[in-house]
Amino acid sequence: MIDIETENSKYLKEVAQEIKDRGFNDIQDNEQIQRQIKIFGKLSVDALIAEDYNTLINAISNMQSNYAKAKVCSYEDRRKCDLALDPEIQKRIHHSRDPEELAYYWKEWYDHAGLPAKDNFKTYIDLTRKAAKINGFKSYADDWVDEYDDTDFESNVDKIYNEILPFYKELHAYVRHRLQEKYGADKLPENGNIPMHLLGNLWAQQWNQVFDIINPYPDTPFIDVTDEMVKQGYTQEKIFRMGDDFFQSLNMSKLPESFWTKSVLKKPDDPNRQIVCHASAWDFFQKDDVRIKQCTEITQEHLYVAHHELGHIQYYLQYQDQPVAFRGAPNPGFHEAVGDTIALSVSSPRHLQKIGLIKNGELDEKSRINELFKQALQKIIFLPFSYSMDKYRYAVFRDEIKENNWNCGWWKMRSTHGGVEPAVPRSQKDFDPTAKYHIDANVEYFRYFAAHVFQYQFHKALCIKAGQFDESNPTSFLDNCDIYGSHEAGEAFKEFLSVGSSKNWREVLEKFTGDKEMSAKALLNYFEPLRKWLKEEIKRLNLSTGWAVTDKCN
Ligand SMILES: C=C(C[SeH])C(=O)N1CCC[C@H]1C(=O)O
Ligand SMILES: [Zn+2]
Repeated sequence: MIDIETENSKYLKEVAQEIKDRGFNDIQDNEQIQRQIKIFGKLSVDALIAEDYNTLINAISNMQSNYAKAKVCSYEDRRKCDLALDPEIQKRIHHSRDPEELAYYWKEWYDHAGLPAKDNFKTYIDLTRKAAKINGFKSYADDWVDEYDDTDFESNVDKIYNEILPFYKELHAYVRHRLQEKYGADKLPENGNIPMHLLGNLWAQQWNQVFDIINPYPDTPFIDVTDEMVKQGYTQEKIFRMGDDFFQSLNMSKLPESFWTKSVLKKPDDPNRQIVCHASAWDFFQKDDVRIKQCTEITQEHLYVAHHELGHIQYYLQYQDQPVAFRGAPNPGFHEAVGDTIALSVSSPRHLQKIGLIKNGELDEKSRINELFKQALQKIIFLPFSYSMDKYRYAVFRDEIKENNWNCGWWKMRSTHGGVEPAVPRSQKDFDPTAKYHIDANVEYFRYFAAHVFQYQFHKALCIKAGQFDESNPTSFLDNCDIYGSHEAGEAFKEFLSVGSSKNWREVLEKFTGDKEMSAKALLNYFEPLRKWLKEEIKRLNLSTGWAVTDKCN
């Protein structure tokens, strides 16, 4: 894989050099040619000399390999030391309600997946810094910002973060209160950070796995279709066939036959074949050669992850007839939002009833609050997490967080922006950022922040097209809209996706949604009923919101 990457990098350098030598950058009279030249002319880390490029790719590969191979010992039986992240550790973190066991697995994972990658991370920082300078960027952070084609990108992200922060703080206060009731105030002091091992996710990026112990109306049934999926004999293939069927119902592209033979849709049984289980979608830049790698489990969560990945695949198929330079998204957030947008319909009670996973697809006042709360534990909670991920990396790339503060700087960022803290005390001798896949794999993360905002703009536009939402009607709700079968919605989505990166992202966004910018308005409107309920609850329970910066790292 590294040889291919090195060869590809050499080719890209030659193309960029030829563009320069032939003066193509001076072509001003053709906007489409100019766009393609800009795209091909941008090298990023490919600008490094072959030796440095190889060293960098090896460092990233070593970090990913450490992540993929990290194993821990069982909490119950310390002689059994073959527990992998997927599925063993994830299952315990999702389902255990024993704080000691949760803290054990949290520490084991961070110790095994984090610190061993530190030296490679240092190499990665040094060489991406070197590449940025060759390309004329002040830092590698500015190379990443450049991908958004938005001179105000960082301030726009800050603005949206601050716009949703009051809602997040209310959610955080309520969750902290409910966890205090469950685990005791000694585990969750008033006005304190939430210890992240109690939130059902190793990185506390989404808290929906603990919905069962913190939901607003415990006596009102809530939707978790995992058991029903298992009962109905769901397989990995069935999950992806359903996603394929959803896109075809919109009159969008059917998955090519090669997808089914070339994809890896479940974890290989062979213990010697240790793959990176983190879900990914692949475009081979041929005709119809698109694939997914996912260690799919038969769970509700993986049903939605599968739709997320199929969103990438659909985008690849929609723009595959564009010139190579335009076979991409004009804004990285778009690519991450396609599948999530479809998953908003798939996860609606109306759709889950349609596919026979639940009996009652209608929402009453309490079940609406329960469902919105569960979704907010995924989508609102995710925003400060994703914001912290790249605010941290920007600061490291810009040498604003110095190497001797890389670890506690990470925990200060996570606490400041999200009010979460490590399960156990950490120090500068630990190294925790590389316990998160995207930091090992050099995957920029503001794309997911943007996607969590764009998907509500997309969902609203598609639901209007499908005749399922009327903004002027106060009794029309977006949270039970299901666009399945709407060719009108499909046509609008196809028109938006098929242009690829041939046009400016604002231009295609406005044509699709009427919005000229990434805007949290659609997201906040979607959750308005929950926001109202939460404010009343906080007043009734007399809860204080907010937190001090954690002291759990020195
Ligand atoms: C599902 C993917 C593959 Se593009 C992913 O990495 N996601 C989707 C949500 C955020 C991010 C994560 O898991 O951290
Ligand atoms: Zn994705």
